Amino acid sequence: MAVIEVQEISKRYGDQTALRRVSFSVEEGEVFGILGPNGAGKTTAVECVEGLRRPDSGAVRVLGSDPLRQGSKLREHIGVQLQNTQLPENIKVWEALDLYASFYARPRDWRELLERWGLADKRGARFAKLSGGQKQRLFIALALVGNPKVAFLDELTTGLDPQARQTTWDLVKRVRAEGVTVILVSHFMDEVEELCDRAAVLDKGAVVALDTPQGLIEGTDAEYRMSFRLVNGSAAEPSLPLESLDGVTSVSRTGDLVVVAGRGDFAALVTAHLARERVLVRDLRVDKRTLDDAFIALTGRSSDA
Ligand SMILES: Nc1ncnc2c1ncn2[C@@H]1O[C@H](COP(=O)(O)OP(=O)(O)OP(=O)(O)O)[C@@H](O)[C@H]1O
Repeated sequence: MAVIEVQEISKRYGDQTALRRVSFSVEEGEVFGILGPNGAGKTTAVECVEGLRRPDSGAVRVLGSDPLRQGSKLREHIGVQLQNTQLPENIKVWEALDLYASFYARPRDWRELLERWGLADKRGARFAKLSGGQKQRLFIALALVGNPKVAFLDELTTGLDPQARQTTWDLVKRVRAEGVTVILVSHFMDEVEELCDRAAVLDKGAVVALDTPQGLIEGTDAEYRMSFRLVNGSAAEPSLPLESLDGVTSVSRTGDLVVVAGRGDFAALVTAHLARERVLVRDLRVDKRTLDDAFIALTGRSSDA
């Protein structure tokens, strides 16, 4: 069942077009990523889904309701991750959870959330005294305290060290395992690969791709690289220049090291060619294609730009 349906929404701010006929739907229990470079329209799209902004045209349904007209009913089933500035510095961890729980008719037991999110010993600590990772876990706990069907998580692990990121990812996987549908806005391609079932890539206000992370990687003709070293004494140079093989875009040689870049199945063609020509190589490496490469191919920009 589609929990969120977005049909051809468009939005302009003055003469600035933020969204151009954006469509996507999110199935129950999915972790759905929204990616895109700065200014691509991610926040605007998510705010339209949350009922905080009115699209100029198009339609949004969340759990079968219109988030603008039936917002108060919907808010009972939606959890939104706050940003750093949105909690008073002096509020204690338990007070924040207790306060947010009071907004909902059927909240979760926040004591259990404290345990689960590793914040039990910080129960009486003031917000300002928490580490970055603890603050982030509190924000996610606050997004879940109302027992929502849909949770919106935004820039989940910005500023966290690798260990705190991993902890946060593990917790999000547990949230998914409970069947909560998650919308995840992210700049981090590794995070999207790790957590999302599917993701929409926005660029200049339009959806330029929508697929599983693996499908996005395979579906874009991103450039990748392979490298190998020529073994001394072997027929050092293949008779056919590698540049002329299908998909190869560049070949560079430094001493015995050869680096070949290309698209599609070029690596298989290069390997087959070397074997045919009996060129002995060692340290053969084909770089894994990543979502980062796909993102650059789709948007022309790096995801951390
Ligand atoms: N209130 C506003 N008034 C005018 N223009 C706006 C407003 N909000 C957003 N925009 C513009 O609309 C476009 C989309 O912005 P949006 O914040 O949705 O993008 P984003 O993908 O979330 O960007 P970021 O990753 O930088 O947060 C941008 O060009 C932005 O400058």
